Amino acid sequence: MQVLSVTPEIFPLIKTGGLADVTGALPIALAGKGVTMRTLVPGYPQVMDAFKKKKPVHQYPLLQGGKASVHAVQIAGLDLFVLDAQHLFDRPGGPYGNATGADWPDNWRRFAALSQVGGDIAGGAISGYQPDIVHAHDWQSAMTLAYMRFGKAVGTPSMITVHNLAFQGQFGAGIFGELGLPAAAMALDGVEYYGGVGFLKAGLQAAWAITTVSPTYAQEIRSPEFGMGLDGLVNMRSVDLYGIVNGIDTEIWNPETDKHLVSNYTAKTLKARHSNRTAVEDRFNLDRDDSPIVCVISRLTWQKGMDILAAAVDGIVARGARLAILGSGDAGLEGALLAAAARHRGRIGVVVGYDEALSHTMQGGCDAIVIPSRFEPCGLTQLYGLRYGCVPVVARTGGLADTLIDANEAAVSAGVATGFQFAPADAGALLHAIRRLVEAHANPTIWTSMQRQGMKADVSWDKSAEKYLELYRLLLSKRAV
Ligand SMILES: Nc1ncnc2c1ncn2[C@@H]1O[C@H](COP(=O)(O)OP(=O)(O)O[C@H]2O[C@H](CO)[C@@H](O)[C@H](O)[C@H]2O)[C@@H](O)[C@H]1O
Repeated sequence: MQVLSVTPEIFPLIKTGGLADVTGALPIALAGKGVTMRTLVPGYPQVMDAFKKKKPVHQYPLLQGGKASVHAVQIAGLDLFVLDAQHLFDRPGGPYGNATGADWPDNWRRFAALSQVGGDIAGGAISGYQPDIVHAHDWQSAMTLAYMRFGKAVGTPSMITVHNLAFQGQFGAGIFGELGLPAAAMALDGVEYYGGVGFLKAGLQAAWAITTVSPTYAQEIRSPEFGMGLDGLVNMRSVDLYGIVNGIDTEIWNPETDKHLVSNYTAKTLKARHSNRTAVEDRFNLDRDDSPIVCVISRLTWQKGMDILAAAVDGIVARGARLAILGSGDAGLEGALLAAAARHRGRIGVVVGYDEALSHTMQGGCDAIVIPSRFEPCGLTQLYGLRYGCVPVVARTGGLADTLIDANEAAVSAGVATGFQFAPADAGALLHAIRRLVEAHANPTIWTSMQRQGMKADVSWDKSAEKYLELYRLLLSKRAV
């Protein structure tokens, strides 16, 4: 089975968040199941620099304002189609904005171009390649499905995975004329959204199947509270809506072999975590003692509940835990957390920035990871935490509700608990969970059992990849009808 994946990010080439982890891991997980997944990705500088032989398999004299070409290459074990369009993607900064983080004003053009090329490939533009299924991710590639539907690939099954419904790609009606879609597409059941153009909306409308990254989030987005204005459409499409929880790459995230750890370990040699813990204490200027170190590895945003954390920091310290925070994002939240670190020297340490290597060391050395998200489609850091014996403390929402077993009395006595859940997502509930954590941590039998239980949990892609495969098969059977 040939599947074309279309994505704005893919690990290890270009990553701003969990989407890249998923699009990078899924092709590898599916390869063993008879699926060949090729991924169309923009030719950002990081991607273009990763391959030498530049021999295009398809060319555009004019694509959204300039010349473009598509290259078929293999990088880091991934089969890629790279869209080389210098006028759109050859820019410094991140994939969506400049070095200061401001969005590029022509993002609609950049991702319409990516999607148009996705639609063209689905329609047979590259000789010798015909995908059986097209799988798009988030608003940046969602329009692929509209280009398919209003173009040549209307009969090819398509799927969109929503990693975060909050990001929708909404633009003014004025851009429609430049998208190269027929006038009929500017309709309620097409790309039109509240009088403008909605990229994610268009994808949700056109997709043969919609998936999101956990069963709980798939239910939540049907409600106004989590639906972000799209709950009506999501409900309309609920027959075709599926929740498939993310896995993680268990080779990259393996405490036994992880090169970013000072000391490797297994569930049987948990004491070896100690030197990683010392490395975290040094890096975050924390006191050396036996109290639990709770870490945060996150974008610093409202979604991730970082304001809830900021409101709870004094209480966390008062309850006897230390905090190691790695993150970047909202300047106000960065400031609040840095101020907390200044107030509580030795008890709270903050590193502002994005540091993949340090995130591994933290999972391998901290006692717990806290994730107070207001909504969380799946969440990956709790899965890394489980695998590393870094016990997750999470708000009970989305994938955070689906992926761990709360340490209530029954679960603890049955020896199945893997973490702490709290609700609602506010400072009071978070502090109550921290108190439970500190108590559990003081009891080595309970704590070690929770760590080991988490490390036993199946967080690999295997089961989830199987579910994607089932869904691909279902879509193919619909095509045959
Ligand atoms: N400062 C920092 N330094 C180093 N690494 C950092 C970091 N900040 C974050 N990361 C890393 O970035 C990734 C974040 O993934 P998440 O799943 O937590 O959230 P994200 O909101 O990006 O993804 C969206 O898509 C994913 C994938 O579907 C869903 O799991 C999620 O719920 C949804 O919001 C993790 O690999 C984490 O370790």
